Amino acid sequence: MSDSVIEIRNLSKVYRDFWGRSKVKALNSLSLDVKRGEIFGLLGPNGSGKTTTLKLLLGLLFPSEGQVRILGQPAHDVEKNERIGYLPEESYLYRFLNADETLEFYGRLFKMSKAERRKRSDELIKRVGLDQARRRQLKEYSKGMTRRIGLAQALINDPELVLLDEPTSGLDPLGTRDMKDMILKLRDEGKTVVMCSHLLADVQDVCDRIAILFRGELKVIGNVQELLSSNDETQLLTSTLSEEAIRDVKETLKKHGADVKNISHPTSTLEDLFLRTVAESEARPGRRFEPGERPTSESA
Ligand SMILES: Nc1ncnc2c1ncn2[C@@H]1O[C@H](COP(=O)(O)OP(=O)(O)OP(=O)(O)O)[C@@H](O)[C@H]1O
Repeated sequence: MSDSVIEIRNLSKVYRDFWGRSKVKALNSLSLDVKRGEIFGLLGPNGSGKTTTLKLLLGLLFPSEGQVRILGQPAHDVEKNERIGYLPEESYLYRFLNADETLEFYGRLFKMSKAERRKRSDELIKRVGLDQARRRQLKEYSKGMTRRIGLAQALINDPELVLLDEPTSGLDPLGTRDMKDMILKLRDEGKTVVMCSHLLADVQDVCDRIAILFRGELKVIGNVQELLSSNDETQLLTSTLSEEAIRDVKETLKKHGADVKNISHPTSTLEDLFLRTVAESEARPGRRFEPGERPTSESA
């Protein structure tokens, strides 16, 4: 079995107007592979061709040039879509159905048996955290809840490959953390995930490899850690050091010819602080923090 779930070769897409005249070259000779079991991030500014790429993968658009193979089949072979899950940027869900009815509807589209539909819907509704809201119509859902039911819908057929267009857009930090955990869990289950996003911190947190597109062309591709690590610098992290210890360390480093650029306390992220504050507030409802005080990881 090939190691690549997606093989894109010299793919170009030109959108044409009503008269067949070329309007926009959305993709220009794109070549890349996505390997089985990885989380792959497709990045790029607005209009760089990310959604076009996803649509070409699903066979919803025809390429102007080039080839796409996905799960070993040509992209235009619609049968392969039974093994793919897709979360579009805007969920096209029926506003008057509730969560159970929505998944029932999509389960039927995939010709799942009644028992299978029930079991899978129940599992997915719990997994995406909508158990309490499963009987409410989707028109009453918040943005975050809509994204969650969108993900459940994308997973109804237990797909091998999951395509996610902006999975964390519109989510608050807690919802974002849950969504990222759900994406990581998909990888643990052996699924391959391709996601497009503008939220670079989210991409950095979950993706193994990324590609950056610019005006339809591939500019950068590689392993996230490798792309971000700077090999001409070394970072040491220790428990707190005394002034004297810092002086000694500096002396030692100088002896080895090192240019000490920065010695400071590491900072965490705003996401960490936000999540710890919410966890602490839930655990101890009356607790208030003084100006400048913050919840420690132990208290959260
Ligand atoms: N149906 C269409 N007809 C004509 N041009 C289109 C069509 N769909 C997309 N385009 C154009 O193709 C280019 C790539 O669009 P695409 O939606 O793939 O970009 P994107 O990277 O997903 O953007 P965003 O980040 O805004 O979602 C843009 O210039 C866009 O205007």
